[in-house]
Amino acid sequence: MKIPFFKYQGAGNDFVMIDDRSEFFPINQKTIEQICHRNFGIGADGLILLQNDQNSDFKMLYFNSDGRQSTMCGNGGRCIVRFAEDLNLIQSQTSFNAIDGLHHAFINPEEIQLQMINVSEVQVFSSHLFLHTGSPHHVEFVQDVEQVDVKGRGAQIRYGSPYFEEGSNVNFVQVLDGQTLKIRTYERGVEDETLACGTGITAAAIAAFVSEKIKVNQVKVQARGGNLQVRFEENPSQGFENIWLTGPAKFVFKGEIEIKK
Ligand SMILES: N[C@@H](CCC[C@H](N)C(=O)O)C(=O)O
Repeated sequence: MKIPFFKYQGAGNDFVMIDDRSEFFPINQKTIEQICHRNFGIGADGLILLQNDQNSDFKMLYFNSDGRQSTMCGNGGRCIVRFAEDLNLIQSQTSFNAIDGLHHAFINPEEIQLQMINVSEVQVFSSHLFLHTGSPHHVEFVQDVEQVDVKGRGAQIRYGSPYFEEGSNVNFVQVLDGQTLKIRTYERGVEDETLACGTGITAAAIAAFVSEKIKVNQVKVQARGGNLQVRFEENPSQGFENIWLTGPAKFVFKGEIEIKK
């Protein structure tokens, strides 16, 4: 079976996009893992299906490169908005449904601004913070992110207590100045460091604010694959709302891949 695909990247977090409005795509863990494989397939951190939705412009179904469907992907969310624009489904703004609910987004040629879900709870521990920004994130502040063995330590934390099999994404974050962070992320489901993780970048900005490492609610975050910005509002009784993730999302190439059904 031949599957037409489009490849997009958001700050180096890369995705295979499939226009699945006709729901032709055979959802199967092995098939998705093979498509995402960097030697035996197209190569990507994840695969995203764009499907029709009754209540919004489209629906996003996200799968990690291990072939399993997972929770929200912030960079994937920004990339699917660019994909929908390229398909002429939307113009300068949109609303779409993902696994964590409705997302709004604004589009310009350089950047996509994506609204993330509200964050009602941030757990603070002596060595790290833990919060859900659509996906689960463990956030540790370090002196120098370049010195961290992200794959080794990330895997240890991701598979260790209290996360175990379900896992968490793991972020190592350095504070550069009063409004800028530098981040490296180990992503569950990719089981490696990725060049950027949108929900992780969002989590890092909020964690830095909660732990008073930064005092502003507009944060610049430098990832290995590019720079993003996060802004949010604190609601003392409800946590954080009006959370927006902004950064680049670009088409890379398109093609057709042959898979065995
Ligand atoms: N790359 C993503 C996060 C994707 C989901 C994550 N790997 C998980 O399974 O929790 C992002 O940009 O947010």
